[in-house]
Amino acid sequence: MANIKEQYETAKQAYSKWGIDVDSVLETLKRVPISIHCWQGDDIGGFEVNRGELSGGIDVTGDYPGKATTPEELRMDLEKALSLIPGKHRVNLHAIYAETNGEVVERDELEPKHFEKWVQWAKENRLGLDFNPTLFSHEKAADGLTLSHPNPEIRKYWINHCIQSRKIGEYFGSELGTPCLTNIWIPDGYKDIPSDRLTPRKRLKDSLDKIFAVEVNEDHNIDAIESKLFGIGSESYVVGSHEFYYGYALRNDKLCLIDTGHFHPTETVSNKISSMLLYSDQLALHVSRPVRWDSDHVVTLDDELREIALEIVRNGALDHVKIGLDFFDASINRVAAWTIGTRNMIKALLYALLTPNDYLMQLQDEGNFTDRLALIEEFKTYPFGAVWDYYCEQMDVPVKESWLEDVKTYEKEVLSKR
Ligand SMILES: C[C@H](O)[C@H](O)[C@@H](O)C(=O)CO
Ligand SMILES: [Mn+2]
Repeated sequence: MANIKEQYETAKQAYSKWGIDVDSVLETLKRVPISIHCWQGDDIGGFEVNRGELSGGIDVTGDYPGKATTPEELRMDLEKALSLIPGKHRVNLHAIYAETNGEVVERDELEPKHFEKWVQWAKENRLGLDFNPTLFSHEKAADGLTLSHPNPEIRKYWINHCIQSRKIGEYFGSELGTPCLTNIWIPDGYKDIPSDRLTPRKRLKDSLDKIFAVEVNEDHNIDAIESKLFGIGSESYVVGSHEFYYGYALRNDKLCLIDTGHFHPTETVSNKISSMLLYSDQLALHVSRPVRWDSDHVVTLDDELREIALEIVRNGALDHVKIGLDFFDASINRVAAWTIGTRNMIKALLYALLTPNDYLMQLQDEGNFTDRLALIEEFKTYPFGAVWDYYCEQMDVPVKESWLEDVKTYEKEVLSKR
């Protein structure tokens, strides 16, 4: 489309006045993988033979028709979404997405072979895979406690599940030639005021020590731990708090995974990235959109998303922050949800790359806060959209909202027939 190219050329000139080389910005953007969570496609159901109800203090609301009910459907839906998203990305799996040929396989007995089809599919689609043990939606997590459980047998079960998960991560990494991020999130906590905060944390620390004592090849598997402030049913106390995991990660050389929905409503993750990167070389994100609580709404291009992207870009941290997504909305078309949220994450990174960050930093050091504010605001209406459209065209994905037609056709021809 000539128009898109013309508008791109005009935009390039506007940005080049500020020393921004838009062509090289797009080269940089192409190389940033986003880890797309598979669980948006089936409302975190998974494919276990003895599937449990969703638990762990998280909730998916809505009953939009057409959710994936088999691994084949989920992969097909992911392929559709990926065809609408510019760039080469990763897919993030949970243990409940194992394929066990109709057999009940306990989570502590899961093995790489149960994920062979996912690996085959990832190879065919040139995707990296990330992984998560699933410590919820299970009878052994029915009271909301897992790795910090007072019962050593229950702790042992979940410890073994996490060890097996790291081996599955190692398998993903070695097969696909790109390390797998294996992230542990547990729901453990209490609804009401605890009478002892320390003992469950001691038990969690001990469980993590046992999990990480088993060696896996770090070239293939990278361990992360995800904190949380509260969940449904754990409003008063969560064992794996931010302080707990931050301390553990620093001392044990693990990655902290920061979920944007896991903090107080006015507490921003964008303000944590620079501090955390002073002390760790790498950190990981679950980008989500909390609306009043950890509601996991689809990510929009809001101020906080742009600020997160700015923090990553202006601090030269694109290779230090592993960007993953974590939202689940069952009230809209699920393929559209993936597409909207992932395109927004990429748009935010593009926006940040098209910002004269060095100059704005210089203005701050000079105490020139007038120019700083004026330029930050003016750049919001620079022709960023023209660059985005050109990028989509170059990457062979639909430009502007035209992807919505693809999703509607897919809904009519595929999803509505489920
Ligand atoms: C399904 C995910 O693992 C889960 O959402 C977790 O990452 C989380 O954020 C829990 O609130
Ligand atoms: Mn998360």
